[in-house]
Amino acid sequence: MGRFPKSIIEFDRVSFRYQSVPVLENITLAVREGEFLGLVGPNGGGKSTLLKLIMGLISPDSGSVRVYGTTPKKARSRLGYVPQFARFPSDFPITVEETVLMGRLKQRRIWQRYSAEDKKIAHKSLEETGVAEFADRPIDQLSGGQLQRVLIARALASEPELLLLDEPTASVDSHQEKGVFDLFKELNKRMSIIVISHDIGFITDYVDRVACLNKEILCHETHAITPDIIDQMYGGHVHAIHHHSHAI
Ligand SMILES: Nc1ncnc2c1ncn2[C@@H]1O[C@H](COP(=O)(O)OP(=O)(O)OP(=O)(O)O)[C@@H](O)[C@H]1O
Repeated sequence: MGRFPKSIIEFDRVSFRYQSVPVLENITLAVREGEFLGLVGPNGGGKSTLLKLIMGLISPDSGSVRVYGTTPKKARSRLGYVPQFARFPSDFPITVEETVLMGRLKQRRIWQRYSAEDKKIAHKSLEETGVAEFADRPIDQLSGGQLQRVLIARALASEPELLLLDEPTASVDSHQEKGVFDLFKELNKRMSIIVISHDIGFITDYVDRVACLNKEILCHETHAITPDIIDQMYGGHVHAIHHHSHAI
């Protein structure tokens, strides 16, 4: 525990439903400062919904969510979010640089121009994600992998303390996936990270802990994950796993 002294996210018995459909039930979870957490689970298991609760875009029906010791809305400026690739309209008629500068918007009024400092930070983010050479290119002329890196750069430009990523490698091949997770590992030296992934075998090489969501939540320290656990997570039998780490 010493490595992660304080909790930056605390879910206390959180339940959430869309209309009458229960999506999350009785979720208790603490994410520690500096942690790299992987979120896995079957389609529709509630992973994106959990991220929306962290960002304060939706509120729990019961239970509470605290982020950096306050409400998710008040903490939102400390978070960087990378949406699922498919959900980003890639035919926006804007350049890579303009896309990344959008990450600076929270620091200014809507009518203010971007400052030299904003541009410097945007370029630094593009360099860090390895796509600076495309700065002037319209974003609809990028490959899926390049666009994904631009969206990560946009999140970094807001200088987040916690980075939330919704399936960041869904549209890239396995070689590119490794490159992107190597980047996350580097970023994790200075920020906490929560990443949704379908590839549990792959992410266990990178994350500190895996949380499996299937309405309910089960967490596993990475070193404790066995092939049996993976089977159970993906066989839909997660309710049958008995272990200690429900609330951490
Ligand atoms: N705005 C909405 N209105 C109604 N139901 C919704 C809405 N958004 C999501 N849902 C439903 O809530 C459930 C959980 O969705 P969520 O997107 O959190 O799952 P997920 O684990 O991220 O899934 P995937 O792996 O497929 O992305 C799904 O059954 C989904 O259909």
